[in-house]
Amino acid sequence: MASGDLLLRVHAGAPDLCRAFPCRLRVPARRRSGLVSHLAAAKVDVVRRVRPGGTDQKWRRRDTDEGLAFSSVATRRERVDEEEEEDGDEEAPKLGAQNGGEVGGVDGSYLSETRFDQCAISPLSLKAIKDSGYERMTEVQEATLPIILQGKDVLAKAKTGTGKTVAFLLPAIEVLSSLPHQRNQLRPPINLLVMCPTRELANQVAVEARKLLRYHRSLGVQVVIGGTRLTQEQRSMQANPCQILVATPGRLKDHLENTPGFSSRLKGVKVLVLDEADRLLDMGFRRDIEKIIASIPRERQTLLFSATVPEEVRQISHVAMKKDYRFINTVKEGDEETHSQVIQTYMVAPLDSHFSILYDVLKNHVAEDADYKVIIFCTTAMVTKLVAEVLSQLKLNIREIHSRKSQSARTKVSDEFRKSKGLILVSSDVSARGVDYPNVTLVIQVGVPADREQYIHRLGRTGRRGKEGQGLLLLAPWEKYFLTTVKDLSISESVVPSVDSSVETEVKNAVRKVEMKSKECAYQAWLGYYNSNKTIGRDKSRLAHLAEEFSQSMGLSVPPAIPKNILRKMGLNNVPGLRSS
Ligand SMILES: Nc1ncnc2c1ncn2[C@@H]1O[C@H](COP(=O)(O)OP(=O)(O)OP(=O)(O)O)[C@@H](O)[C@H]1O
Repeated sequence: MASGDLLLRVHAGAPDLCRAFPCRLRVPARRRSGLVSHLAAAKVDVVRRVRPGGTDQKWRRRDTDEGLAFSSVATRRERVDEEEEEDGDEEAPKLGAQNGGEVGGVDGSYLSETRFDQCAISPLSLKAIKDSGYERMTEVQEATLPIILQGKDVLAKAKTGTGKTVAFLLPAIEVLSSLPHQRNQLRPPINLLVMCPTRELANQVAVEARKLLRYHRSLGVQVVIGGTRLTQEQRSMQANPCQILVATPGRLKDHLENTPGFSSRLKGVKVLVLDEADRLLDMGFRRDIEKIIASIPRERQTLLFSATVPEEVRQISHVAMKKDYRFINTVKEGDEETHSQVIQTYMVAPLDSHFSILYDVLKNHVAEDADYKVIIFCTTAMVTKLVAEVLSQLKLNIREIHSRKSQSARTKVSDEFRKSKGLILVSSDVSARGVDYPNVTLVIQVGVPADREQYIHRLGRTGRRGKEGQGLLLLAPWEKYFLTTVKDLSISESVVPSVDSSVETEVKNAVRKVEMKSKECAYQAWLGYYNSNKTIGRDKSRLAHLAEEFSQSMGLSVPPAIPKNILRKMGLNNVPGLRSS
């Protein structure tokens, strides 16, 4: 690149300049003066300037009274070095004079100015924090630590990937370390109970807890999650007594009902944490959570954490917390709930082109970024399996994770994905919340997410710890209604790529090779998912028609038959267009 040239990433529009999905565009220095009109004419929506040295700037198209303009929406930490000066910083104001929306804390990163060693934390915890490589606190850690240490109940909202796990674990461990403990006590009371909605997240929280407990020799942590043998967990809890328990709700309830002495150990709970609180308090988990809460002491401290806290959750938070709880929201007024350094786009295309589009987007991404690490979210476990099988046939480096996989397979894939690059993880919502896979470059959501919150959490698997990322939401035309629920987020339309016929044939062949059983299961699961969707499931004959579209996208000319009892359970018996067996 010659001195003074600009390297831009262009998003959306601009079919004559680039493919529809983000690409790089070099603008020679001599053409920079006409850049705004050039980009505006090309229907470009988002431009990101890629600068040597790792810093970048992003501008978004705006319609103003004076016509079109591009204004800065995010500036990462300025690191002026020789290369950048040479690159011509003075050009930036031409694209947008404002320098709004910093990525996070005071210096534009996700960290605050406060160091852990400036806080009232025990030397043992401080040492462990240092070992973990943490020096400064993240914003949510800085905001919540003193209040939790005062003994208050806290409901905290902070963006994805900003260190909420340490924010609740560290002060909770501090509370515990001040209690009298007997080393090697056979069945110590459980003092800290952390509830998580998924097994992967529970394991991850336990790993973080073990790091922080490194020098607290008298404290131990255990995990109880579904998918493993109850007796095995019972033995493990006996062999390794613990004061900290991380659990998924269903399995904890199992232990309450079936493990001798367990309920009395729970009477020792001093601190209860609901991680991903809004999910744990929604209807799917609510009963189990209420039962669990009823079996631990009222006199306790409760901490609720999530990246999303809808109004309903605030209203029902009394289920778990004292009336005088503190709500700490680190998402600033007027700021979005998603990260500005993550570029979000959506595409709307007929269902029968989704596999081709996916393949095209993935191929481009893999070619553009040698260190690619992608998560594709699908609507259900069986649809996840189908998509993984199709993409594997296309020789992409695919891994698959969902609730129908054995726990050992889930753990293996999750560990592998955490450590590697050059991998595509096709996942159901088991990976949507909390899981911290470093350096995910792209998150694709195929089909409408369960709700706005789920969209935000899935997207949050990229752009963690202030890193950059991309998100793509791929919808069918009749799923477009969902966009109104995320219209306050910076998500812009991306032009659907025109896939050439040889690629289409390649994709069709791949789809053909997938076993009929996988297609039948995916069809049934797809129908169940959209049937329970309030918007799409309302009109049953339209739903049957859409399901037929889905079966055609799998290369089937006749939709698979569904067992009568299942159709009845779904309330879909005798719906024209659905076949029963
Ligand atoms: N003070 C810190 N300094 C540096 N890194 C940190 C700090 N605190 C946490 N981290 C790291 O930041 C990453 C994200 O943390 P974490 O998974 O707790 O995010 P989260 O806010 O809970 O995200 P989500 O909303 O997706 O659950 C982890 O890799 C964690 O180790």
